[in-house]
Amino acid sequence: MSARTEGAGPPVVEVDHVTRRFGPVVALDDVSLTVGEGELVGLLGPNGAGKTTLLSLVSGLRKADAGTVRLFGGDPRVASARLTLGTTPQETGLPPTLRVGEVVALVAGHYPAPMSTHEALDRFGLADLARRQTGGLSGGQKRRLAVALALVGRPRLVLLDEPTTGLDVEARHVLWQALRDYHADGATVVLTSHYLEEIEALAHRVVVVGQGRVLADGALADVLSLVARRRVLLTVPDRALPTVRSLAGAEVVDEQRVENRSLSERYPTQDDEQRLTLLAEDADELVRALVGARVPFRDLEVRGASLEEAFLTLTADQPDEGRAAAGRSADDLHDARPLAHATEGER
Ligand SMILES: Nc1ncnc2c1ncn2[C@@H]1O[C@H](COP(=O)(O)OP(=O)(O)OP(=O)(O)O)[C@@H](O)[C@H]1O
Repeated sequence: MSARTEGAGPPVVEVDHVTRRFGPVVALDDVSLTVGEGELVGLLGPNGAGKTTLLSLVSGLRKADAGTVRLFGGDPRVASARLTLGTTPQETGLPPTLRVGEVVALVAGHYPAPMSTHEALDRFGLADLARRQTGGLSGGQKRRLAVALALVGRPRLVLLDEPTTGLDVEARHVLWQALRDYHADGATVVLTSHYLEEIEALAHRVVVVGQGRVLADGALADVLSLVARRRVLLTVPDRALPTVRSLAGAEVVDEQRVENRSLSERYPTQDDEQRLTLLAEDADELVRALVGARVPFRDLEVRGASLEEAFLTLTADQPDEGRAAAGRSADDLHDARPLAHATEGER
C-alpha cells in the first residue's frame, strides 16, 4: 500500500450538498462530507438514517438528485474513478458453487497489484476454508469473505457497509484487526455501523447520521462524549427556567408546555409549567445542582442514554446545534440499501 498523502491531491471523497430521494422519502437531505486520504471514518446512525444511500452514491451505484459526489476527484459513475475502490455492501451475492479460494483469485485477477490469495485468506482467518464452496459458508464466514474481496485488490479506499453484522465476537475481532492493519498500510476506510462499540474500536473520526442529515462530525472522543450524555427529564414552573438554563454541565434540548398541570394531584400549581429534557454529562451532578439551586422540579426521570436515544435526541435537536456540539466540521453522508440490489431504474 502506498504511503499516506494527506493534503496532496483531491480528497478521496467529496460529497457536496447532496440530496437523494426515493419517491417521497428523502434519504439524504443536503449532505456534505469530505474524507481525506488515510482517514478511518465511521458512519454511525440508526436504521434508515441514510448511511447505505450515501455509500451507494460514493461508489457510483446510484446518483444524486442534487449536489455532486466526487471520488478521487472524479465522477464515481465513471469506471476509471472506481479503479482503486473496494466495497462491501450489506448483502453480498457470492457464486455458491465456487470455492472460497477461487472467488478470491477471480476478484484479485481484476486488479493490477492485488494481494495473493493466500494473504487475503490469511488476513481474514479464512485459510482453512479455501476449498469450501461459498454456498456452504455460514453467514459470518460469508461476511468475512465479502470484506476480504473488498480488500484483495489493495484499494486506496474501502467502503464497508456494516461489515461485522452477523459475526460472533471472535470473528468480529479478527475482522477489526484486519481493517486496522489495512488502514495502517495507508488505506482510507469508511464504514457504517449501528454499533457504537464497533465505531469505538475502529474509527478515528465519527460522523453521526440521522434522518438523512449529518448530526455530528468530529473526533471519536468528541462524538463519544456527545452520545454518552444522560437525558434528564423534569417538570418545572416557568419562573425556574432561567435557573435551569444557567446550570453548568447541562443543555436544555427540549421544552414542552405542560397542558394538564391542574391534573397533578401531588404537586398542584397555578404556575405555567414546562417539561424539560436536558442532556447532562453527569446526571447525578445535575440533580445535586437542581436541589442546591432550590429548583422546584417534579417528575424527575434520568435515562441511561442508549445510543438509540442519543440518536433520537440528536435527530430532534436542531441540526446545526448537533454539529456544533461535536466539533463543527460536519457535513454528511450516507445510505443503506443493499448496493447489489440497485437497478438501472432506481439509479
Ligand atoms: N431503494 C429504495 N427504495 C425506497 N426507499 C429507499 C431505498 N433505499 C433506501 N430507501 C429509504 O431511504 C432511507 C435511508 O435508507 P438507507 O438504507 O440509506 O439508511 P441506512 O442508514 O443505511 O439504514 P440501515 O442502517 O437500516 O441500513 C430509508 O427511509 C429507506 O427506507
